[in-house]
Amino acid sequence: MALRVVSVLKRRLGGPGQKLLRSGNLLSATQHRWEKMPSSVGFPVTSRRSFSKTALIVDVDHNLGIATMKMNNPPVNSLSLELLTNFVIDLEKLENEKRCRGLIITSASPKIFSAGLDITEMYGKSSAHYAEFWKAVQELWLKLYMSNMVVIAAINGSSPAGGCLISLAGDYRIMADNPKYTIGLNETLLGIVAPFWFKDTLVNTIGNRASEHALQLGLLFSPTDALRVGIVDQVVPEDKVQDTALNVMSRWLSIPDHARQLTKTMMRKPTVDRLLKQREADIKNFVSFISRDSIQKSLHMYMKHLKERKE
Ligand SMILES: CCCCCCCCC/C=C/C(=O)SCCNC(=O)CCNC(=O)[C@H](O)C(C)(C)COP(=O)(O)OP(=O)(O)OC[C@H]1O[C@@H](n2cnc3c(N)ncnc32)[C@H](O)[C@@H]1OP(=O)(O)O
Repeated sequence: MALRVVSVLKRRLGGPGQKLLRSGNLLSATQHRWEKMPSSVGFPVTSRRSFSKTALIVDVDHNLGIATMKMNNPPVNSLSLELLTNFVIDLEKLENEKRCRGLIITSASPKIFSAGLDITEMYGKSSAHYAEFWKAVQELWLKLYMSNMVVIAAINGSSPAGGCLISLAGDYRIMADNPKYTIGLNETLLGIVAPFWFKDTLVNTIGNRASEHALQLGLLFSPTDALRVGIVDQVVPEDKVQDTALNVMSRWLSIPDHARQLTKTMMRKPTVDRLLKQREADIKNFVSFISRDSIQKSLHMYMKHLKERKE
């Protein structure tokens, strides 16, 4: 064990770290803490790393083993093809950071967690574009839903449709207590249909009857109603969302990773396998559905309605 610690430390620490290693002080301190932790926890190293693209700000605190990902795609954090692609790339990076065990997803924009899929990616484009877009949506859901990390959504604003799906794909949801914010799968309001794996994710969270009700009516819940129905797990004052997420995270991270991860897989794999078995068919379905004249018209009208609301 000690040898493993030394070799990993040597790889990770530069000159000063090597000196400390030779002196033996760091090794004994590290060994001490290491031995007190479950094997999967790793050892604490005080370092912070950020990687940010324009639309995502990711901050990794190696000391806590927690990454925070802020969606930063103004004005409403709509999930464009580019954002979805970067989201998947960053998730993969985080999964590969051995010391990163928890992920908090939140928004850099005040009032909006995410407006869901970017509607402009779904009309007036080619079939090839729709297919590429849908594949990216699938990929993000697959990666998030089966993440090895503990994923907590710190929902600091409205979260319709695809925004709600991102939250539902996590392990725990905390929403800001502001009655102006809403969350839900509102696809029917746009004249479109939530695909079966959006539906499955909701059913796994709030049960069949409540999902049927919410999906048919395209319900957007206030935080209080979302808590009542179980779409979110906790509603807290707006300025407490991030602190609460960190507190909840520490509780989840106190569970040995391997046991928690196997349990998560056991619960979620059947749902994920359903999509994996028919991934291509699901893409074809989406492309043919979204390309219909009637659906294109509905989406166009919906965007027009969004713009006119402001005037
Ligand atoms: C068989 C199976 C087959 C499968 C069938 C297909 C399944 C598809 C599943 C779809 C999933 C989805 O997520 S569909 C997306 C659903 N999303 C929504 O309904 C949210 C719509 N947006 C809103 O309600 C609001 O914008 C909200 C997020 C609350 C923020 O309100 P605000 O007043 O703060 O801001 P607004 O003024 O409305 O918006 C600011 C600008 O952002 C734009 N905007 C807002 N939402 C947008 C969006 N999702 N995509 C693009 N652009 C958006 C507005 O048009 C404005 O543009 P300018 O006027 O130019 O500034």
